[in-house]
Amino acid sequence: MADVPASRDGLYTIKPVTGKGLGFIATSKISKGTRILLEVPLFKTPGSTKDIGSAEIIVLREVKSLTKDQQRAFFALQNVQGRKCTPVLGIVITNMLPLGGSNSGGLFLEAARINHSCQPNAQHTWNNDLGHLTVHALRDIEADREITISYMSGVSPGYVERQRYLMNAFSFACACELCSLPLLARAGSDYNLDQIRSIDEDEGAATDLDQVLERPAKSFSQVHRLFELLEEEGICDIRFARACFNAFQIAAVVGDKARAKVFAERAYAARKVLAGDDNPTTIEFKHLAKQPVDYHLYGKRMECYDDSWEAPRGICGEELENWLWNTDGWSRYSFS
Ligand SMILES: C[S@@+](CC[C@H](N)C(=O)[O-])C[C@H]1O[C@@H](n2cnc3c(N)ncnc32)[C@H](O)[C@@H]1O
Repeated sequence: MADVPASRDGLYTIKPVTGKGLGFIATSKISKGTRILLEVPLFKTPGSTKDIGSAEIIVLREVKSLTKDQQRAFFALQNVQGRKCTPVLGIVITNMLPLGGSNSGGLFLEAARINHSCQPNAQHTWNNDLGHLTVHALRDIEADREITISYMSGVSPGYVERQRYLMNAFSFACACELCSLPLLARAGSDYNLDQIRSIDEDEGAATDLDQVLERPAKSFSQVHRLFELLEEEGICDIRFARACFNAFQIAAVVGDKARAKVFAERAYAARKVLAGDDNPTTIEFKHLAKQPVDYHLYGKRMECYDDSWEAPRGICGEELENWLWNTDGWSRYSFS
């Protein structure tokens, strides 16, 4: 196996957190993008949390094959499933983390101690090349602050739906910063999250490839709105990286190299923060930032619209943003 970059020892300690059991606490200031944890699974579990029940025999076999010390550590993990299932399955369901899009999960002794926040300051990602889970800081984390991940990684439901899910699946009422907003602010946030969801998830205009190919300009303006909403909500997790990639994809489809390049660079930077430079998707984005034309859908809607490789020279800040989102030029090709 390739050399695995070490996790940063001493960045956190595991200790009791009021009302949450154990949790991860930063022992010193952790800068945005820092790798906090790199961990191999104790074992992998077939299926997602939803259908793990049917995999009980496999899970039992995995637990039996562990060493005595590993079994001790496994049985010391939290189980909030009560009588809904056997203790072994209860521990797995309470603690397993997803392994990318592979519809399987992993049991990680260390990462299992990280608590949830709906506005997390860290992101967990399965790195298939390394065969390790990584946890990265999404923003600067001050010493003594709790390190949190989202148990609903990549989705944005409103308050009621979040509370219902967390209570059903993990038996706790979330009191994170987002869930503790005053009523009026919470309603505003819920409204934004609902909009984010309709653009970003559920095959919204920005993500549905058929719509992107059919109406790229409309999809592009939807992604623009998505960025505004993500910024308003302070969301910098996987949803931000995905929005950058969606914007790249649309610009690439219409053969707008200059804009595609800027968005690929942003997607790469965002992925690097949350998953590191050795993550397979980050590596792919890094390549696209150099060679946007290598994207398989590049120019699918037409021959090259814009031959320039760079954004207009010397512009930055607001001027750059104005240029980036102004697609008047696309209308020459009757894109809607
Ligand atoms: C994967 S474990 C996390 C580590 C756990 N606190 C422990 O002591 O091992 C998940 C469980 O931690 C608790 N938990 C996680 N996040 C929480 C939060 N934000 N508020 C309260 N409890 C939380 C819940 O009991 C949940 O079922």
